[in-house]
Amino acid sequence: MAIFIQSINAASATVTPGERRLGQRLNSYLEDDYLVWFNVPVGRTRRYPDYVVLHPRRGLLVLEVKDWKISDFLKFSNDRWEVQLAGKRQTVASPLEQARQYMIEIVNQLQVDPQLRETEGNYYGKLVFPYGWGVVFPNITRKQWNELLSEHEQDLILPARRLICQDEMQESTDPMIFQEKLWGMFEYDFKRTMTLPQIDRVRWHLFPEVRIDERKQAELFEEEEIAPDLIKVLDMQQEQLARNLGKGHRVIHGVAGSGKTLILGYRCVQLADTLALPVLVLCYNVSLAARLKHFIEAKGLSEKVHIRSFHEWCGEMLRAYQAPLRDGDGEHWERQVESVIEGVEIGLIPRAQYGAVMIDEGHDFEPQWLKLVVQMVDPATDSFLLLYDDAQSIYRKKKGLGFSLSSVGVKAAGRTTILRLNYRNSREILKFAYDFAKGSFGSATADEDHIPLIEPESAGISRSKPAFKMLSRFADECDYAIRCVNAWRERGVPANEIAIICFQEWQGEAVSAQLANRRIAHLWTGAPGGKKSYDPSAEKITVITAQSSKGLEFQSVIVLGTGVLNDEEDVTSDLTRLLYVAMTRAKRQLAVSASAENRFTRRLKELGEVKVGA
Ligand SMILES: Nc1ncnc2c1ncn2[C@@H]1O[C@H](COP(=O)(O)OP(=O)(O)OP(=O)(O)O)[C@@H](O)[C@H]1O
Repeated sequence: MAIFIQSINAASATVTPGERRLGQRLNSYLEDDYLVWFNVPVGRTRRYPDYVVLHPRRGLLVLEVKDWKISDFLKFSNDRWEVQLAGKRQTVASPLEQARQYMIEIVNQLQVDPQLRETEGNYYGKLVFPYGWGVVFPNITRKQWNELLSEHEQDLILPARRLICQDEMQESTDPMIFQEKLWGMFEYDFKRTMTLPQIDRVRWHLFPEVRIDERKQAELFEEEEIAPDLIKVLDMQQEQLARNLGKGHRVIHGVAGSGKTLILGYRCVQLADTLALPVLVLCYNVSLAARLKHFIEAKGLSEKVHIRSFHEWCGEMLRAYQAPLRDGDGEHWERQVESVIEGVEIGLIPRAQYGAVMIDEGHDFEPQWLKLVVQMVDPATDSFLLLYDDAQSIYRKKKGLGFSLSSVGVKAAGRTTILRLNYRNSREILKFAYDFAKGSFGSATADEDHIPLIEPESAGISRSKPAFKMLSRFADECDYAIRCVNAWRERGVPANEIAIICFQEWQGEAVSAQLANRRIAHLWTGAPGGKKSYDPSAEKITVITAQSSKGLEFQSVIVLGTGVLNDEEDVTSDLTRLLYVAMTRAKRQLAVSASAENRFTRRLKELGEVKVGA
């Protein structure tokens, strides 16, 4: 079964019956190494071929589908045809010419890339894989077409080998015959197979939206003329998720660093373009909300996409609708949440305010919060996306979500995707963090609402092993952190790519004071307003608590103060997960330190590269 990058159902508003029928055949008659895009803008000029098919051995094919009937044709010339459409005589571009033009554009763009063109021999400068184009008439039989035009006329207007007719794409058609029809549309057969990097490069050129810029995700959608030697693109599963923007609820359960936030960013951009009502993105963590806000601001989408921490949004709802704050002994933020829930129940705060609602780091949400925000989606779109990773749930006592998604109104059944590949961390960092924490992950029951905790698979490159350093006092840990920072800076790591992660406020204050003494520019997010002012591009070292570091990432990270963590039985599992979160923020270098011993440091010592001396 071919891999459809964009589900035809997701595009149901625009898809014609003939396009749908062809989609069904491509889906079932092609093997699973075929990739198929339907009605996706291609290349620099962003034109929309009906289908683009890519196969590692066969090459690249563009198909143009026309739902015309035989009686619709009036007159032909090479590139302009006269047809009767909706009762009107119209001159249209020949569909074959249309498909050919798309392909010429694609080839011109791909040939610029030295890694996609021949470097020697007769085909010097040409693409390293074959390509073709053709037309599909799902409502015209071959017999009808042959009766309309002689063989000679067909050769001039639309050669037989470039056309698939109704009777050649039936459910009963032999799949091999259907495939042969497609292969007949190619110019050449190269008897070679495209490599995975070549396929990724083709996707990089054709679909700029799948590009990932490691330095600056905000530039994700910018066009570039010259492809760098090493490119990064969304993987197929991520691209499928990102493109399927259809109605309904979706749940993405992804391991740390599997691109959940990346997909969310992509969806925001797409949805902002298509929805009349604003998009709401919620997360628990204020610093993550600040990171996402920068991304959305850089896209100029702040009006259409509202990024808020959950509690910030609750406060906003109460103010906007002048709903009263509940009295009581609870914390202010707890009473705010209860007041919003009550306000919605009594109709003071309207439901369905947003065209889409997306929740990042959903594992930190209480069931009643989810129940509340699900109601905020416009039923006409019903577009709700929940992203979560149980392994990172640090605010709740229970392992796993601890409640069923259906009980809070999230329709997850059959709509949950699991992302297992971790792209963020080096292999060594991921192994270190996972080996440290796996005993605490436990397992949830697997059913349509509960997905068992999953072991991440590494897609990262190999780097040095994380270091563990035991020191005698916390002040020495601060000195060690500053030595790491200086060493990383000397090796060219930008200040905004370095974080010092601690667990308690006093630790953050202490290390922040040391950095200030040495005039090292930094942001201590625990200072008043610090979390909100987090800017991933500001040239400052980030000092942050592990709790606030969720959803963020840095090239080099030092985790301080692990020795003071409470290691009593009932909190061990929560704190292990917290340490897992802190350690998986590091992309390339990770150092962990302690100045007192506990069960965590004993384990870290076993796993890490132990550094001795001051
Ligand atoms: N297909 C990919 N190829 C290369 N890099 C990728 C790919 N997908 C994601 N990444 C990179 O992996 C890193 C992690 O992505 P992201 O922050 O979206 O993950 P996440 O699932 O939200 O993580 P967490 O839950 O741990 O915060 C980012 O630097 C992102 O650019």
